[in-house]
Amino acid sequence: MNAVAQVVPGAEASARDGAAVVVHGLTRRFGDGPAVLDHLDLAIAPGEFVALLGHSGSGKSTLLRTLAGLDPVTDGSVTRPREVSVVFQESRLLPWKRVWQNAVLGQDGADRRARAVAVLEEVGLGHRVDAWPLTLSGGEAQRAALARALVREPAFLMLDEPFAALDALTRLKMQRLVSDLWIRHRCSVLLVTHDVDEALMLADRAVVLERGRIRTDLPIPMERPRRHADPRFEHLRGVLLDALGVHDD
Ligand SMILES: Nc1ncnc2c1ncn2[C@@H]1O[C@H](COP(=O)(O)OP(=O)(O)OP(=O)(O)O)[C@@H](O)[C@H]1O
Repeated sequence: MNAVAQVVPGAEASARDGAAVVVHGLTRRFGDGPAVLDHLDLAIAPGEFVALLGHSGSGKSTLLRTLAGLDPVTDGSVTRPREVSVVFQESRLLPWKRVWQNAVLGQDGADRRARAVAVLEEVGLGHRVDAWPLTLSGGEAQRAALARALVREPAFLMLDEPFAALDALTRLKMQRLVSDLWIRHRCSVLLVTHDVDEALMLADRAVVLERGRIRTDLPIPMERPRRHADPRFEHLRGVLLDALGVHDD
């Protein structure tokens, strides 16, 4: 492929179309295999929360890794803000550094600890700043990962199934936390999830990927905080399950 194939971080490029993130004609192949991302177009507005759903192998993680600049593109282009953070399913904390040191990893300045404490308090980990990562529960470790992501004040936050490994109750608490943090920080968010209810609780839009293409792009026009009991929730759940080819009758 000799067409334009690039990831352009930087506010100037992102200003195009008024969107924070613009994906245009994005195609990704591994070797001679089929296109895992197939001429994909997607725009995310500043401060918009987008959930990305799709069956296993539909290309969600590949898209996220490409947006993060961790994977090259085969064809097409991506423009996005310079300041991005990613949270993965596993916390990826360094076990030989304390929680606060993990939170400000790669950052300098005399106020590092103070900044770490502030953001750890924000995610509800103020009592564990000096703990070692291996002593944290799964939920606490993901809180620390969120703190490390937020301390960089990203304009674009990517979350790759961040709560998939947590028990159902902890997951609900973490969803509430992410919702609160997003309302406070108002960065653009792309959340990869298999959980339709999680998408409906959190996102402004749910995008369903199928074989590397967008099959459905569904606005979620519900005010927050959202309730599972809301009749609109039931309706949108049905639409999304249909888009995923899952029928709940
Ligand atoms: N490094 C790689 N080399 C070859 N093929 C790959 C590589 N990474 C991903 N793929 C393939 O690309 C396709 C999409 O993978 P991807 O991980 O993006 O899917 P996904 O939607 O995130 O799946 P899951 O929900 O299971 O995480 C899959 O068929 C996968 O096998």
